[in-house]
Amino acid sequence: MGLLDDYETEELDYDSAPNHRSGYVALLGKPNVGKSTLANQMVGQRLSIVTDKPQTTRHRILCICSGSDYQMILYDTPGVLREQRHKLDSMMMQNVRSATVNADCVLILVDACKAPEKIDEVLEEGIGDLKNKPPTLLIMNKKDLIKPGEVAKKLEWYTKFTDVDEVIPVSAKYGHGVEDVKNWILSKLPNGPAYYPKDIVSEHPERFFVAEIVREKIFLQYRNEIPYVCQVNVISYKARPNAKDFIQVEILVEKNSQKIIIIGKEGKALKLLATAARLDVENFLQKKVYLEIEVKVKENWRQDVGFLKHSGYGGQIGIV
Ligand SMILES: Nc1nc2c(ncn2[C@@H]2O[C@H](COP(=O)(O)OP(=O)(O)OP(=O)(O)O)[C@@H](O)[C@H]2O)c(=O)[nH]1
Repeated sequence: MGLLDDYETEELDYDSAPNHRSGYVALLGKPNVGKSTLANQMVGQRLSIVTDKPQTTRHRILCICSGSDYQMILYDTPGVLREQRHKLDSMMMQNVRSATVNADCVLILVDACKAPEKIDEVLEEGIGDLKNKPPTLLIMNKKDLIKPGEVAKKLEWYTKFTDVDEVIPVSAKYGHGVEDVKNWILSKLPNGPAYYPKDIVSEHPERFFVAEIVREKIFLQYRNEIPYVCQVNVISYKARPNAKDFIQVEILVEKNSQKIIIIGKEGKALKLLATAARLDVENFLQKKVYLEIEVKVKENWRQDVGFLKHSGYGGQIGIV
């Protein structure tokens, strides 16, 4: 699976070949444009959760894409929102900015199905200091959903009316154009060593991905506001060499009425959720687990800055 938990620090094998390239790449864009899908496609593994609902990604997710002579460290970020309704939204935007601070280049995704639009909002919210903007690639994603003639027209529009270095049409879902994106990134990365072992795909701990998988299942199973009022924490993770790992998860919601919906009549909805999450966690970790889920109410958690910081929002990585 390739997580850093599996490695001792002293085993890190820094590759100092003179032609080796490495660096940081930030993926930015409005909600639902396909950032997580592209990050997963580039790494060749599902690390970031993907759903058809906007604002699925809340953290800055580190995904590592390595080849024999390069290492790209990609940051998948939450969708850029100009209107921030909760402290959670503004701290998610801090997660976005923290991804671009040291980026060697930036990928801005737009949805090719939509009418072309200026990307100023994404640039301003995501990068801030536009005078020192790193090399920027605009990716017209979901090109599989429109006709080739339309792709060409929109490509022309974006090339003419946006302040980026290049525009590439892509279908992240089907992998079309992804090699072109990699080649563009490679042309922008400086010479440097590999920062992580080559078979590592992320530095987040296993518990981070467990929480994300549970959150994905909530997005898939519940409607309307419910996925957005849920915070998922892994409160205990006991790895057991000769038995199933034991994982306790809490889902926090803001009101008792939301808790009732999550649990469902006779606990049926929660059982369904726990089963779907367990199967996916087992698939991800490649081992059997016991997954226990409890639902609790924490009023207004989306406005509680101390709690949000503790839960890893606002620029920190991988703490849940
Ligand atoms: N047809 C098609 N669908 C895509 C493509 N890329 C992404 N999608 C779909 O678009 C939806 C959103 O994809 P995500 O990768 O979650 O988008 P995101 O930008 O990370 O979303 P946020 O979490 O809101 O920031 C999902 O239903 C994907 O399957 C593509 O190239 N073609």
